Amino acid sequence: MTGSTAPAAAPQGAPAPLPRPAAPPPTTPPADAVLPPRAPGAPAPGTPIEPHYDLCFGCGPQRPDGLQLTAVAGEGLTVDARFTVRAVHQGGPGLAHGGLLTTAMDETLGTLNWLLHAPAVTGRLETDFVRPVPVDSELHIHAWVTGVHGRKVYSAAEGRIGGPDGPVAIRAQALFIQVKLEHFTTHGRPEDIKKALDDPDLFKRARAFEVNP
Ligand SMILES: CCCCC/C=C\C/C=C\C/C=C\C/C=C\CCCC(=O)SCCNC(=O)CCNC(=O)[C@H](O)C(C)(C)COP(=O)(O)OP(=O)(O)OC[C@H]1O[C@@H](n2cnc3c(N)ncnc32)[C@H](O)[C@@H]1OP(=O)(O)O
Repeated sequence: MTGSTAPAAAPQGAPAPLPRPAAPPPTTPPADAVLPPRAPGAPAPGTPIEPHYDLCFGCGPQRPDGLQLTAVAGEGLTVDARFTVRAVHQGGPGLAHGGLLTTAMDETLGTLNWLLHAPAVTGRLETDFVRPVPVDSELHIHAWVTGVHGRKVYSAAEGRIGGPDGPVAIRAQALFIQVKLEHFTTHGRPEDIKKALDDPDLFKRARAFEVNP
């Protein structure tokens, strides 16, 4: 005997044993993560958070087929968002598509980054679907930062049907990674980047991140 804790070799032809997870899930903040204060200039609690890009599928007002999700800054590092599931969002008959609900969680969780005043992109997003969401439902999503560690922002959210106290339909945990603004000006399709940079409002909002990193 060597004293090793490695699982015994599987009999020939049998599937190999599954490896055990070595670390906590990557969307759970490490013990030394911090909860920073809201950034100076972050939208005050109760204030609507403007869409970050008019053509965004999640929040863009110029996307009639999108979610047109709206968000309001909450207390501390929290956000409350809403969107109404429409017929174009169906997966099963009369039911919201799961991937689309995940998009709503991604969008809401992403909005938390305005409170930290640092641009960030989703690295990992985990979603639990708890109950089906019928078309015409209004989904109320509450999201909060669970910790920040270097460039990594950990967060969680819960979506309820019909109101902030309605039944929970969806839960999510995410890891966002803070990036430089160049992330958005170098990777996308050039004509879209040019259009976005020509929009003085969007440019002003994007610049605010650079002034208050
Ligand atoms: C043109 C005008 C500008 C317009 C925009 C203006 C402002 C926008 C600002 C804010 C937006 C506000 C609201 C937005 C709301 C919602 C939007 C929805 C958000 C999205 O929908 S956004 C799209 C999907 N998203 C992506 O398109 C990302 C693709 N990806 C990459 O672009 C890279 O992959 C990146 C940058 C993620 C990392 O690359 P990198 O080179 O910078 O850093 P690196 O790899 O070193 O990772 C550093 C540490 O994160 C760990 N890490 C990385 N990735 C991980 C993963 N997946 N799982 C677990 N850990 C991960 C590493 O393990 C390391 O950890 P450690 O430090 O401990 O070693």
